[in-house]
Amino acid sequence: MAISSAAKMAPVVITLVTDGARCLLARQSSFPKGLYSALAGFCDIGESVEEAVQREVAEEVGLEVESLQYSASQHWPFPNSSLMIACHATVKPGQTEIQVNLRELEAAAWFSLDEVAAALMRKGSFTQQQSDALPLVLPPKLAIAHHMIKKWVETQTSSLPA
Ligand SMILES: NC(=O)C1=CN([C@@H]2O[C@H](COP(=O)(O)OP(=O)(O)OC[C@H]3O[C@@H](n4cnc5c(N)ncnc54)[C@H](O)[C@@H]3O)[C@@H](O)[C@H]2O)C=CC1
Repeated sequence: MAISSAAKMAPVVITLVTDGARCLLARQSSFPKGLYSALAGFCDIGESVEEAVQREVAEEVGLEVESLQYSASQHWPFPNSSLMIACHATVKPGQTEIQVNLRELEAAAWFSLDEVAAALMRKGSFTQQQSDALPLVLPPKLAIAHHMIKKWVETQTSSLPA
């Protein structure tokens, strides 16, 4: 029997921004304590992926994307079906001042390779983050954001001088 469905997936761009040395991560107030992720946002009707990335990065943190590269995609069922379209983006090294859009985000910040690599190595779950000085917590492996951050760390590490 053929299965038909009128259900649709909504395209969402998720962007890991780097200035060459650091990556930009952000959190919403609804996230578990300490959790920071890549910038995500629904595509508007009529937009290309490139336009959606540029608009979302500008809207959420006030930065201008210099270049971007598609990386991977993922079906994301929470809370409704989204097609997550992952891109890595760069901003110009001299233009890195973040202006957080507090209507969309609670915080956004640049993180060093060391900080992000250490967070990836930590096995802790969200419930273990009880101390006052919250360590950076990254999205779990089931989220494409985790793999984008891991890929960035691997790329940065492999380009370090020996
Ligand atoms: N798999 C992953 O690694 C990650 C997935 N996400 C997902 O990306 C999606 C977008 O993230 P945010 O913008 O931060 O979400 P959000 O939940 O903050 O949504 C932003 C706004 O878009 C509205 N909205 C909901 N469904 C929509 C649709 N189909 N089309 C247009 N607007 C819609 C919401 O009402 C809200 O006002 C969420 O579903 C989130 O779960 C976000 C980060 C990481």
